[in-house]
Amino acid sequence: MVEDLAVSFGAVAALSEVALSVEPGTIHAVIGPNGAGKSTLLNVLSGLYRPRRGRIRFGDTELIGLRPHAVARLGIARSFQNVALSGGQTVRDSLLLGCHLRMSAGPVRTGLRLPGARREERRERARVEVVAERCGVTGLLDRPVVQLAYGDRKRVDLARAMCAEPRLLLVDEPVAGLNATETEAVAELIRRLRDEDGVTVVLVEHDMPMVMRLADRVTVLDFGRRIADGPPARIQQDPDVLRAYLGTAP
Ligand SMILES: Nc1ncnc2c1ncn2[C@@H]1O[C@H](COP(=O)(O)OP(=O)(O)OP(=O)(O)O)[C@@H](O)[C@H]1O
Repeated sequence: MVEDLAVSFGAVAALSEVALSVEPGTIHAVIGPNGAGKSTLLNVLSGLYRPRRGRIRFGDTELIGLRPHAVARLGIARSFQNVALSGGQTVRDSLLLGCHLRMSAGPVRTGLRLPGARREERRERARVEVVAERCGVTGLLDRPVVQLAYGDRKRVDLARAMCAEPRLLLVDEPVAGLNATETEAVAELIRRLRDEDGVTVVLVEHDMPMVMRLADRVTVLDFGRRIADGPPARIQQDPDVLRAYLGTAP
């Protein structure tokens, strides 16, 4: 799916010759030490950064050159490392915004409140209820986002991404800062998205036990290069990976 990707910021090569193939319907983790290029990879996949070289195929579509909204319309959604849910709105507003990413009625139709747009809005409101239930945030729907605990915000952000009905979900550090119980709840949710909704997940995460339990396949980056790729059991034994994490000299 991703071939020979290269991204640089001035003299910093954030990604070089990175390749990975994500099987549909799997959880594919991307791990690596700080600054390895994981978030950069997600930013390229979601159309925020345009790489210097490389190819990214999603089905039959080349993603490079597409703007983020065009990528979203193809069925690729992402959740964020630093939850950027805006202040005064309620959880329900935030989730409705997530639905809008795939909305077919344009602002004119919605503004004029034509029948098609009203139907669409009813459909979106129903979808918000279903996703909220699935993500365990139904009780939070009418709360302002600013009042939420950090762990709840993470789940709401995941729910917001799911409202767009993605085929591919890009998840950036979903359990950073969560306690063990909250981590298990998020892990279980991601597992169900794969198993019950057939969503393909690319997961960037530092929590190794979670990654090893959850992922079908793991790609390891270090200094912007791919140093290993394979099933979790093999990755855990890989000498290059151990070196990268332990920081010992080769
Ligand atoms: N917008 C940017 N401008 C300049 N340099 C950047 C930018 N984004 C990332 N970098 C640099 O690119 C490299 C890869 O960063 P990236 O954030 O992708 O790493 P990461 O693996 O996600 O790290 P972390 O685990 O700490 O989130 C780093 O050297 C970083 O400083």
